[in-house]
Amino acid sequence: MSDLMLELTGIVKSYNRGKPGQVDVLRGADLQLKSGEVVALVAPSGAGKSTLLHIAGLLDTPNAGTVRLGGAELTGKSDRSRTATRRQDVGFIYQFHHLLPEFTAVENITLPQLANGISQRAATARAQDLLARVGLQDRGHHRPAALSGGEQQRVAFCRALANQPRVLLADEPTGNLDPGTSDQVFGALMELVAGTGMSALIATHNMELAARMDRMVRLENGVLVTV
Ligand SMILES: Nc1ncnc2c1ncn2[C@@H]1O[C@H](COP(=O)(O)OP(=O)(O)OP(=O)(O)O)[C@@H](O)[C@H]1O
Repeated sequence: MSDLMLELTGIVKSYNRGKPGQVDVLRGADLQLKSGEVVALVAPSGAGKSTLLHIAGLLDTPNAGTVRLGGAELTGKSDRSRTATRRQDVGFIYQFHHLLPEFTAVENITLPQLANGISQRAATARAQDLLARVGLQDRGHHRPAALSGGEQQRVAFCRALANQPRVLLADEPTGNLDPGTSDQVFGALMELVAGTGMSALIATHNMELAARMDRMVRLENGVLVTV
């Protein structure tokens, strides 16, 4: 069996924007992520990194090319099947936490597990365990508004990992934080991912953070090149 967890082959994506016409964002992008590999995605602003992450995470479909997750080809599958795979196998982290404001930290991490059929008791235990791993064991009962930016983002990491996805996709996960907090919060993310066997593709503008990952790829003129 192949040890490739995520495989993007020949991904093409264009947007038709009326005037001034079509924008070819991805022009045959290839990427292979092995199990357990943490890869930095670097790109100038507007190069198409969010587009690439959305396609890799089955939130968007390419005009051409294939997406394989754990060896299974997903490009031609129904929306329903892609949604089921995404819920089970993919975790997302964005620049902004997107936590639900009316729910506590524990509840925010519990909800996606309940949606996947996990019992309340097991989901709560897992939420508390994840929070302890990012140093927030005493903050579980707080709502997002009562947490600092760095704490909110650490809760968002726990939520993304709640269902033990096989692939983690992150779009500037520390982009909203000041440099010191960013460094610390990124360390918490790396500790959460370490040893899980999960593969991660993490977009960042921060070259120091990129250098802490297993390797780096750059999105340039619609294709991915190894740095
Ligand atoms: N739905 C859309 N319709 C038309 N154009 C789009 C659409 N989504 C993205 N684009 C264009 O595609 C290009 C790539 O966008 P994308 O958001 O993927 O870039 P990015 O690298 O993530 O940028 P940033 O770092 O600034 O977030 C941009 O020129 C953007 O304007």
